[in-house]
Amino acid sequence: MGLVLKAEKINKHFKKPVLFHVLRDIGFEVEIGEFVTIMGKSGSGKSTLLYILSTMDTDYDGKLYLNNELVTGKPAQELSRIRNKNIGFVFQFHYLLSEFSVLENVMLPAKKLDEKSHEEIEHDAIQKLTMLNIGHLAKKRASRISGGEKQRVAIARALINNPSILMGDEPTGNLDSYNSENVFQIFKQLKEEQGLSLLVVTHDLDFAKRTDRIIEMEDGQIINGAYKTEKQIQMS
Ligand SMILES: Nc1ncnc2c1ncn2[C@@H]1O[C@H](COP(=O)(O)OP(=O)(O)OP(=O)(O)O)[C@@H](O)[C@H]1O
Repeated sequence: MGLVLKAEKINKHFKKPVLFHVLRDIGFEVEIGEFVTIMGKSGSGKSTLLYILSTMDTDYDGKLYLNNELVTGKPAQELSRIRNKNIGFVFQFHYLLSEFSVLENVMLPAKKLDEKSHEEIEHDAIQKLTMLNIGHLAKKRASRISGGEKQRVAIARALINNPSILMGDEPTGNLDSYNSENVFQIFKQLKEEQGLSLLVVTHDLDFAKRTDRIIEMEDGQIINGAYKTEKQIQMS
């Protein structure tokens, strides 16, 4: 199996209010088609790491590879394009544009990429919404749908450019248990049916236990799970 993501010796400091070493020598890999979770106490550095891995934060030492390509050090415009094409992101809060329709929200990242016609993008967006069983919501205003539906729309939006990896920062953190399970099942289905790679920060042990691998963080370091074990390699 090839790698979708590789981090090498990632270090990060915050300089204010006092010098603080938030990430220390972070090294790990995610294989294509793996469903990996990152866990750790509050303040252990999970979100800080995810912002680096998603290429949104470029202020760090070390190297980050996406699909075997070194992305560290690329100019901002190129990085933005790489991110848009390769990474889907789902947050704890959906960040949908409430005045826009569900369909328009899902289409936005593809419009930004500007590689397909309006009709093609609309077709793709309807296909993603249908796949997530929310095709009937396409014309509704984003402000008019439920919390669980909003998170599914956010997932459809994250998938619109057919990314190679879907990243999530507490994607079930704001949902009740029914909708959390729904999101887990969608992620599992994306892995099993489409071979999508997933990397999710979560506090939910029940969610994490059912993924392929848990990466454990403590005080800015990975203390467990950075690489597949022999057993996991044999089982895959
Ligand atoms: N901009 C910043 N300046 C200074 N310190 C920061 C900054 N952002 C985060 N930190 C600190 O870095 C540490 C790691 O924060 P981070 O948000 O990555 O942790 P986390 O593991 O995601 O926590 P949580 O589970 O609560 O979301 C924390 O001690 C936090 O206070």
